[in-house]
Amino acid sequence: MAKSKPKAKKAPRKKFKKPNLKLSSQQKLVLGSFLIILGIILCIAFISFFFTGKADQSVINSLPSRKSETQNWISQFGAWLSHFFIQRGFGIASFIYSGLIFLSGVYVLMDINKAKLRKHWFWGIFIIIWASILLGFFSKKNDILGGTVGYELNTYLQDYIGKIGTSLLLLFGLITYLAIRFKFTFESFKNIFKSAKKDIKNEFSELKNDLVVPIDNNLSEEAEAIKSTIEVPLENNKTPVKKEVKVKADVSIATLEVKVAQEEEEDLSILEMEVKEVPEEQSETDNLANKLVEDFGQFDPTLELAKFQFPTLDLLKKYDTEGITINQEELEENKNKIVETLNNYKIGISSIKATIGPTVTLYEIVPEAGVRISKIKNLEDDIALSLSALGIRIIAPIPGKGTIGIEVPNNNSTIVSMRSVIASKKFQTSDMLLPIALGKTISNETFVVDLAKMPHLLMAGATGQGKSVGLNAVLTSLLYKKHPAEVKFVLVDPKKVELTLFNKIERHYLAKLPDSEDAIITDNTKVINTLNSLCIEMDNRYELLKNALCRNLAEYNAKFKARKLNPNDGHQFLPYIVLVVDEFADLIMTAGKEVETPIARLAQLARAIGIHLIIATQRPSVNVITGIIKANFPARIAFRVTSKIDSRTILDGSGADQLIGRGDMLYTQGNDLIRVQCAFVDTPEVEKITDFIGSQKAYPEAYLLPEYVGEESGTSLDIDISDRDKLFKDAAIVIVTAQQGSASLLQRKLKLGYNRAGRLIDQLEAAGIVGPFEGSKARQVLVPDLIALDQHLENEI
Ligand SMILES: Nc1ncnc2c1ncn2[C@@H]1O[C@H](COP(=O)(O)OP(=O)(O)OP(=O)(O)O)[C@@H](O)[C@H]1O
Repeated sequence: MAKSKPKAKKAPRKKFKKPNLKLSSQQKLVLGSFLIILGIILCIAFISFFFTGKADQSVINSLPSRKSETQNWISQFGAWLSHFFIQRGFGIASFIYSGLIFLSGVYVLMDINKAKLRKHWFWGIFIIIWASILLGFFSKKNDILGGTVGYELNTYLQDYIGKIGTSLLLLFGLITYLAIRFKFTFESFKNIFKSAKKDIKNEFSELKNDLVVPIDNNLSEEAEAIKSTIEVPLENNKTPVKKEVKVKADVSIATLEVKVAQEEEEDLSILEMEVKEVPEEQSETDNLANKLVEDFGQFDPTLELAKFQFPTLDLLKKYDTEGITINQEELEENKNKIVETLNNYKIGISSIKATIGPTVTLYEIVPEAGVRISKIKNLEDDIALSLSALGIRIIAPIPGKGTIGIEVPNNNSTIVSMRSVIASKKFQTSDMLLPIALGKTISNETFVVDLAKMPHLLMAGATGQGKSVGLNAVLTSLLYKKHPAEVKFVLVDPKKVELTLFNKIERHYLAKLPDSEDAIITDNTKVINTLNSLCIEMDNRYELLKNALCRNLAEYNAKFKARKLNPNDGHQFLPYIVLVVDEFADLIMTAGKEVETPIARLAQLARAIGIHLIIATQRPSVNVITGIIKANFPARIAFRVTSKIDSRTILDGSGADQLIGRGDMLYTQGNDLIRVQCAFVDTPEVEKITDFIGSQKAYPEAYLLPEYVGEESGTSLDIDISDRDKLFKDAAIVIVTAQQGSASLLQRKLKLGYNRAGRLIDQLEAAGIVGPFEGSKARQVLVPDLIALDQHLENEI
């Protein structure tokens, strides 16, 4: 069975639920509106303080009493609060407090992400202090501009670092604020200046155009006639002013035509038509589902591990060698060498541009007109020789651009840390189904792909070039993005060492066969059972999808969440399953066809039902990566390989042999090859992540795959009672109750694969419970009811 979580066990656990400190919806409404009102009151009191503050001064200094009269619009409370915040506190900047309190109210009311609110508070207080110090500069003691705090802090700073020092410190504060809060960089400042310059330019040119308009309007009335008259002097006297006049005349003719067309259209639109919206008719199940959703909310698959926390970013390491440094000398040198080499072969270059990536720099050149591209491509080795560098790759031409690319490895390559790619906005905000942050491209952009779209991934590369790191990067990405309820891994690791760390998250993320002890499969014979079991899971899932009238897993799960599928019919939330096979070559060598057939079946059919394969191999030879496998793995990653032939086997072209290793890779998902520097995640980092997840509450056991009974352990047809399948009696009960002798019924009810269900039917036939095979019709059931069945089975013994 796919998932066997006894319900009886769950019930008592609910009783001992810890008290929940979360606010209920009503409490949120009360607290949220309180804060919003408090924010508004503060704001009103503060505004009023500017007009009434002086008058209220005497009241503030005396003890509060009902008799004292204040001018503040919020009376004593307002006078006291504004005195405390503005005069005694931070001056005008205190308005930010009222804003922050108001915002907090909105956040609580609408239940928005609290982490963001904390950020708002942190930066809000920062800017309050900063502004009050700044305004303290211009204020006197007890002034409301910077408040007492602003004034005192300012004089304190001035005593130690003087006026200039304080101003510079304030400037530094502002830069820090802009840089961290709004992600400002030096480039953004430059861009602001540039765009301002552009705007001014545009304004000028618009002004110029405006100047010509009157002439244009005059012309438009008899444009045709005037055009001919203007054209004559133009030919005689080609002054720029006259030229402009001619162009304008043309334009006005064009606008004239458009206007006529518009008028015609208007005529048609006089007759207005009322469009009546017809409400969509809802079927009965929809209504029921809507009611269920109304009563219980959408089904939440993560509920069982509701407190599960995703691993935090600080479990991943920062590296010193991160971040790109531009080595101007190196760039210049390489550029000169490229130009020189090409010149030696009489190839002129009209322009050259460099893009610096983490490990390689891409020089994009535009050759002079008339140069044949194949000529440059043939010079690959010569350019490599002149640059005396390994791993030069020439892309001629770069698809989608009219340029030729020459990739040259950097002298000092930088590490792309897993932390940087996981933290990237692209990954964090991605709405992909199974997002994977693979690394960074040559233009230093984070490269994120969707495993669900691939839909399977083939990874190859010689030993020590970064395959295992690549696999870990894939798994880590999914751990950072997917809840244990949403994805399960089946890990096959013949090397026995690479994936063992993931043992710790067995009960969270791994799937295994019911009778196996370890979730990570290291024994090749067990792989065959697992693969066949996955095929059964696939068949079962297809059956479920068929019954639910869904085309793919995402649709099915959405329907299940909307409570449109009845769990009593066998429906359940289906997690994605990712099968990872390290060292596929080894597997094919020892098990051959037995492995290849189920892998090929899965690769061909499993995409729609959410089973995705990732296969890694050291030896990308044709007898390992066969035609069938290749055809079904359009997405491929090639790390460095030793020969052109290997490169061709993986990528259908050369390139992988020219990589520089250490995570330098080529990715393809069809036609384009993308060079990516794989993100680096070290074993201790993976260990930390698995420890972090492993220490949290888990499911009672790993996700169970369907049981697979190998051919050899199946029962023979001349049935010996003791040889019968374990589920024989259950199957008999199902068949007799339904009075329908069909294997697919057994498959559905007992969640079996086709083969086992077929064998059970044969055994039932041998036991005289169902009749013989009758072609497309279901077999006849020979036992009328369950009592008769009991008697029948007793008589056998
Ligand atoms: N993305 C990367 N960035 C930097 N260094 C890397 C990267 N990937 C791999 N390396 C370096 O290469 C070494 C070998 O990597 P890895 O263990 O992944 O190779 P492999 O292809 O799995 O080898 P094998 O097949 O023998 O297991 C790592 O220990 C690391 O030093």
